[in-house]
Amino acid sequence: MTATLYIDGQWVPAASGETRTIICPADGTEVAVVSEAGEQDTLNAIAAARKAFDSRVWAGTPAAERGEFLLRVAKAIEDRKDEFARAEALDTGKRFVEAQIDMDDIIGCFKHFGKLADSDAGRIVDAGDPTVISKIVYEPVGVCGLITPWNFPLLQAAWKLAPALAAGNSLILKPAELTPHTGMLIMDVFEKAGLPAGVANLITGPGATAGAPLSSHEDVDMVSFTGGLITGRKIAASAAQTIKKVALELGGKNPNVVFADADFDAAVDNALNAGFLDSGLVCSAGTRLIVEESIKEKFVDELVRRAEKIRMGGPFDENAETGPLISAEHREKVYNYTQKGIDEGAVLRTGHHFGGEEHKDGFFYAPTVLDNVERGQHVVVEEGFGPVITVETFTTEEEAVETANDTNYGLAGAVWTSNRGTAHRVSSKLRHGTIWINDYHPYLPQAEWGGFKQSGFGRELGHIGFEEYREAKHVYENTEPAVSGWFADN
Ligand SMILES: NC(=O)c1ccc[n+]([C@@H]2O[C@H](COP(=O)([O-])OP(=O)(O)OC[C@H]3O[C@@H](n4cnc5c(N)ncnc54)[C@H](O)[C@@H]3O)[C@@H](O)[C@H]2O)c1
Ligand SMILES: C[N+](C)(C)CC=O
Repeated sequence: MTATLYIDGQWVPAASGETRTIICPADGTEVAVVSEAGEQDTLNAIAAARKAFDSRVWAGTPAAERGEFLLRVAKAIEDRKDEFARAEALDTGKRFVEAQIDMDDIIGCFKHFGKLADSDAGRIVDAGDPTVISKIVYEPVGVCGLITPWNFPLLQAAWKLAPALAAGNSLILKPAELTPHTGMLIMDVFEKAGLPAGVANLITGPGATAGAPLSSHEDVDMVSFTGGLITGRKIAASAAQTIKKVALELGGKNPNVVFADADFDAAVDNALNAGFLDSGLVCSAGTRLIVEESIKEKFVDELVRRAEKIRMGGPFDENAETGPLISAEHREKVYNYTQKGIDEGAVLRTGHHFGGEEHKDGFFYAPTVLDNVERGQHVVVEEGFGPVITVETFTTEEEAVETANDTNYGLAGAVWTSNRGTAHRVSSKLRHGTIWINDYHPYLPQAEWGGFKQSGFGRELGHIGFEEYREAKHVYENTEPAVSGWFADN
């Protein structure tokens, strides 16, 4: 019997008995069969998390012990790193080596929040009266619903799981239905590292049925979501009915701004990384290349020459530099998105095909460059979520900033220039949550991550990523109680 839901410390099948076959997007081979949760399973998981939270079994555990638990989790993932990376690579189709790097980032994330867990218990507030003790204490939010996407399955989950547990919450994790495996492995690690039953629960199943109760149910105190804009809107609207805390990490349409005085080779090379790393399936992918007009022809020629050399292949193909898209449906979406751009006048410089004979069993889509696009055009404005770079130009610094900010999103972006004054002036004007200067894609567990505008609200990582999972409570003690005399006693 398939039993991949982890509820109240037990591995159980879906109440309906339904299952889903997970396939590797690189070659269509069957990876595993998992339980397909529905609404009832999620309600069971919420009840278990509620019971665990209300019992204070974890919330009442000293913060230092919660921190030690997270450090044990980090160590356990380190010990099982290749097993985790293999599971992630098979589910997503990404290269094994990329999945290993993701595991390193995940280990770093658990260590970061492990160290933060008991770092700040609260503060004393000056009430202006020495006989009054007024303090701010931090408490866990309660039951947290954590909903994550398929592109970095465990990394996106870790950014939520680690701070939620550090702060003493109980939780239900719902990974994307296509990539459940590392969610299952992390529950196993939690159990072996001593997490009490019911504190962390796992639901493997689709968003509309298994995910929806996490935003609507009154016993869930917070929902933290990473995924697409349209789903994010639905979750925020649903959560509004019970006024629960909401954190949204949504998509991006991220500008990569290159000035003529930038290091040419580094900027071209990193423009490839920005747009094509992990097949462009990165929320912060630099899909909008905005390059100074005077170097545009040379820059784009070199970008295209390099893009055409990128080798696509499966997780364990040692020659491969990038993998497939997640599914046939997603590839069709990316194809149609790009085709619409071409139909609207974009010039296809390379890509927009499914690779060669050796790629026919997977969902590959070649790195694509669209030249001569215009602001406001669909491929410039909407997130395609695939390896598609569009090219725009500017002639003045002001125009570069205006172009880079001309998007409803505000997740990340980069500035390439050898003039540090230009770099910092421009970065101060960009309305995006992360700005890289002469680099693209570094992420640090110590640094907050999140979006401006329609890329969402709330922050993950850093200190604020911990605060998201805590409530501040003011405790005011009058050490010399006395009659106030406000209301007359006659
Ligand atoms: N900002 C970030 O840090 C970040 C990181 C990774 C991915 N993303 C974004 O994620 C998107 C790609 O991921 P995706 O296609 O998996 O996104 P998606 O929105 O389709 O799905 C994300 C998750 O939400 C669930 N879901 C769907 N409908 C739901 C509902 N009504 N209620 C509850 N849960 C529901 C899905 O099952 C999945 O687990 C892109 O837009 C990408 O930019 C953002
Ligand atoms: C934030 N990051 C890059 C880990 C994943 C975005 O899709």
